[in-house]
Amino acid sequence: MLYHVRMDVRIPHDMAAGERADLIAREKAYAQEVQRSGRWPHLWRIAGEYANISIFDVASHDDLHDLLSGLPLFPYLEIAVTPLATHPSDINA
Ligand SMILES: O=C(O)CC1=CCC(=O)O1
Repeated sequence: MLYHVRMDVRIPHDMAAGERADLIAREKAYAQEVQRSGRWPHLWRIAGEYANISIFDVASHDDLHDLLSGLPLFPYLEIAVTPLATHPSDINA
């Protein structure tokens, strides 16, 4: 199942620099591990925003929730999920 996910990052401005750096490093490691598994085939920065657009390819809503809630940044993310279905005019479908 494919999902379009927008994540807006809202790290508190008063977080200590070291804590912030550690959080971002752990986020990167987790994100790259999931990408290598094939479940996160697209990760794009939204130009000009501290936000991303991602495509996830996972087995179920529950799998997506588990993946997203495991993100180290999860407490600081505003997340919008759009489940994707096949379009009848898609020549690749
Ligand atoms: O910076 C972001 O967009 C948040 C994020 C998601 C995966 C990652 O490595 O950073």
